[in-house]
Amino acid sequence: MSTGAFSIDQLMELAGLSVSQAVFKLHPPSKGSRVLVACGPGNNGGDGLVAARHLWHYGYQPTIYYPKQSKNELYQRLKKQLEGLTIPFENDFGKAIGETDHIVDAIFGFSFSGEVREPFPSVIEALEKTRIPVLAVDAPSSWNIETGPPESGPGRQYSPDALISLTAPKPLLKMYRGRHFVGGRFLSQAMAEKYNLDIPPYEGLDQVVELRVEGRKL
Ligand SMILES: NC(=O)C1=CN([C@@H]2O[C@H](COP(=O)(O)OP(=O)(O)OC[C@H]3O[C@@H](n4cnc5c(N)ncnc54)[C@H](OP(=O)(O)O)[C@@H]3O)[C@@H](O)[C@H]2O)[C@@H](O)CC1
Repeated sequence: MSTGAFSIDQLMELAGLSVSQAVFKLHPPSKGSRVLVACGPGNNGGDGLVAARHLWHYGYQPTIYYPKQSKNELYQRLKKQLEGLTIPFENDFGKAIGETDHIVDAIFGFSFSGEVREPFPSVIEALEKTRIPVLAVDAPSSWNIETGPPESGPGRQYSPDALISLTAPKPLLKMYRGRHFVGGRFLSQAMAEKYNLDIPPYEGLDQVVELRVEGRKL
């Protein structure tokens, strides 16, 4: 979907802000402030980098796992901002997951396809097994954006506790059973009409809204 007049860095900033607000609604810092943000090589990972910065300003202690770093200038700038805040980068996912209260899965979004390639299979398996609450950004990583969880391999039993759909929900939502937020407050009425999207009822200054359908949270 075209996102109109926004540049990718503007969209990523809005996406990351929305992700950080969803974390706040799920898990305020008083319930444990350590957040592990797992970032992939594309724009989904970029959303995670932005979210980590906002989380730090909201009073969290983020740690970044970012094993396949983009050389793109936008990501380098995001990384530099995090380093400026002395936010740690951890290369050992197994260690990092043992030292956190909450996880943000910003590994893969709508451009993921095929079977999970290195270095991510063990990361997806760890997300599958962990009891620490996970919020997935735009899609549970390893899920096909249209059809949902893979039939075999890493991710077949992965079901994060919460999902935030950016701009609008993706088809995989039909297969998802957890708490569901939408972060798309930047979407204009004209854009919503063009793509036949419903704008959900955002409250106050919120960038995100939790959606419930037929008595259950979708
Ligand atoms: N446009 C919008 O409206 C907005 C988009 N936004 C965000 O962007 C996200 C989409 O970003 P995206 O297109 O960069 O792709 P993304 O899902 O991050 O993954 C691409 C990377 O994954 C890799 N990869 C793929 N398959 C793999 C595999 N099997 N195993 C291993 N690696 C695999 C692939 O690697 P490569 O094939 O290059 O080796 C590539 O580097 C979207 O979901 C949302 O979060 C928001 O920021 C703002 C609004």
